Amino acid sequence: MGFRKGARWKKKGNQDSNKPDTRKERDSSFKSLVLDHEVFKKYYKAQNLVPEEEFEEFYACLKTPLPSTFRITGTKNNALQIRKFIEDHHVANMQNVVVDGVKYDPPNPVSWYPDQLCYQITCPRSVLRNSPEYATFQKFLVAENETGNISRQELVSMVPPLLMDIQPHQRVLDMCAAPGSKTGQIVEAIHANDKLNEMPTGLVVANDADYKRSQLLVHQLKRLQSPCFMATNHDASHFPNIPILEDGVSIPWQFDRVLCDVPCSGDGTLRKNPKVWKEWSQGAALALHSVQVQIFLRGAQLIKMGGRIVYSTCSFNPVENEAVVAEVLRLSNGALELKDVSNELPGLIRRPGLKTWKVMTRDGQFISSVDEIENARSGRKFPKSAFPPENPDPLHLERCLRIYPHDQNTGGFFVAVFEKVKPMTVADRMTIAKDHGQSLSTNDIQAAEVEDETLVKSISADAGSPPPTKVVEDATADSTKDQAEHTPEIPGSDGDNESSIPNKRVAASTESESAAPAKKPKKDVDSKKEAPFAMMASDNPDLLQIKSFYGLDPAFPMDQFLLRSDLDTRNRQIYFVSDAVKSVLESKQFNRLNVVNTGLRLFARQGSLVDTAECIFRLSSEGVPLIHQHIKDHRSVHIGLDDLKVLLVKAFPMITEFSAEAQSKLNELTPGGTIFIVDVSEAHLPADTKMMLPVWRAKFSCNVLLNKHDKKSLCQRLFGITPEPTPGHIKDKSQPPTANDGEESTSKEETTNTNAE
Ligand SMILES: C[S@@+](CC[C@H](N)C(=O)[O-])C[C@H]1O[C@@H](n2cnc3c(N)ncnc32)[C@H](O)[C@@H]1O
Repeated sequence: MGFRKGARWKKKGNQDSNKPDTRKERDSSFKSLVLDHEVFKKYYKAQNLVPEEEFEEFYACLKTPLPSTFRITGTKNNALQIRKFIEDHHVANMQNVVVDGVKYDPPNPVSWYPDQLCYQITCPRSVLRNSPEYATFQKFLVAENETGNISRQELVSMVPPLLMDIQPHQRVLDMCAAPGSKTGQIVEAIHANDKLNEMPTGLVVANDADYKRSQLLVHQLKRLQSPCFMATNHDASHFPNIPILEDGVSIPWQFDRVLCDVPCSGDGTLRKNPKVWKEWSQGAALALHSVQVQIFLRGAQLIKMGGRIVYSTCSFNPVENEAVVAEVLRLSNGALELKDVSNELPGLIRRPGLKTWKVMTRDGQFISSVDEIENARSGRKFPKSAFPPENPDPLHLERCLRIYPHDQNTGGFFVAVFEKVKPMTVADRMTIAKDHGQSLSTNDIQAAEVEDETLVKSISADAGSPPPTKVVEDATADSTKDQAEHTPEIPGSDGDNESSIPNKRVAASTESESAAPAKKPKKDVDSKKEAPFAMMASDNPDLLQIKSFYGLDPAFPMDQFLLRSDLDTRNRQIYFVSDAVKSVLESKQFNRLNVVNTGLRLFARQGSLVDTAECIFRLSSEGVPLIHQHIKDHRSVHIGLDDLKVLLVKAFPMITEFSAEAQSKLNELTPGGTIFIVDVSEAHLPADTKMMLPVWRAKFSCNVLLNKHDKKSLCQRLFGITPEPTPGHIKDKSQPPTANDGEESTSKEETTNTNAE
């Protein structure tokens, strides 16, 4: 396991008007808000979500704050070690936590989470502050979140990816992915069985219609350092067909797994976002229903035969849940089958999906079909498919999963799992033909696209033209009106890491029952292409220089390197992609895809003052975990904590300041990029944890190639010391000439110390 840059545990500033910033604010939100809603209560009582006598228990639970949860990330082996460390060093010490005379439980592993790699913390915030045992644990969590070993996520939000049954190296599409908590799980599942020296294969396309949120997604996913990851920016209901070459045949791309975690009204998050109490209305679900159908239907088109597609919301509302499921099952004409997953995730308490429900008008009347609406004009504004099907039995809606807060002290969620059992699109038929050695013509491919588009477009036709959706802009995020128009957004982005999420939401359209369909998305969203993504020729002179200097394994796939910046070689950063990502980048119609980000940065050209180095490319911190397995040991230096302290605390430590062993190894090395492998077992980190850091070995000194923030945080965490500042005259000269190709500012902050000698 490598050292990984982490998302911040603590959110900086409240950038989301819908989410309390910290738990403290959330606690005070609970105190200051009225946690009650007459219409909500009437609405859900009538839906028979739970037996009548149980409703008060369900309702009362919604008024209580949500416990926090975290999951252990990374490969299974690594994750199991961290779990053991938590049990031995923390849980063991927290058996008798008593604050103000009350005894509190230690963090509990969640029984249904595979390998119990997820914990729930039920004690209140005051205990976290006032118990030394919990305070120590909290510190550990903050540190491990930063290194990416754990991830804070709402418990129920972890369910959909677990039910996707993702196998390593598959192709997966996450249609509405930002801010990326579920994408994180998907990427981890793709890499679950990664072995040393094995090249990661597979593809995870994480899409979001909101450009700013897709940037956030990229930021969150960076810590997972996957060459299989690609972020795109499209309206998911019109996600493009991209022809990919497979076994010499060009076929529209299809995925082994698809997740449709659609925008929703979000009342399942009431315990986390108490403001939803104030803003809830029966119109919100109706306003989103058609978009949800469109997104899910497009996902169904893009799933392979035999593939699994999961539909989920963080809403209790049948209009956004079973109604959407029933409509897509109808439109798929038997191609999709709702799966019985009652044997999966044993221990997770779930209730069956509803077979019937009621739709509520603006004035609080319940209606069971469009025919009951007297006023023909308003009748047009209810999507027909929001009403229960006349004959629900063959659909098996009971196979949907409803997760209720009072069952296991969680948030609320809805999940439904499907398999494509019959061909649905021309793409499906093409794949079948290809597998039987036949091929289809270009005309067939075009026909496939027209067919797909027509079906998706037809969805909102019977719902009439939508009313303007009221969008409440986030007070602090500078999301633009423009974007709001394109994105029918979401009160409930569930379970997110406590990250800064620029958010806006469709307020329950109090305008009405008129709040029928959500605003019809434009064919595509405004988005930017980040950079010209260009694969490098395997005999590119820069690559040959790298290969020889670092002693790259002869089997290393030299044809999977990517350039994302312009062709100014001084700024050149070199990325690596999986074979599956490469096949997308090489598609003849790649330009139809709005790619926000892809590729794992492995190398970056050092500043211009490195005449003495044989290879002017340094290693990047995110690329080290992958590349270290494939380079010769002669560019690695093994050090202990004392040497690490020198490396982190000093601005540009001289080689003579390191231990005798480290000096001896460093003296064998020519100037250039190298990896320091640190044994951190003494630092109370999980045993066998190896921290790998990229270092520039200059003529007389060394410099760790971490950005300022990561260096400071690591130094403080391990040694409780703030690193010496880089002297101004060195900092200025040592900056690589603008090495920023659209990424975060990390590369700008990575200093070289070639002139520190
Ligand atoms: C419930 S959130 C997704 C949460 C995410 N899956 C996670 O686990 O972190 C819904 C997301 O859908 C996006 N969205 C809304 N309308 C969309 C559309 N038409 N196409 C694609 N994404 C859309 C929103 O920007 C939002 O990020």
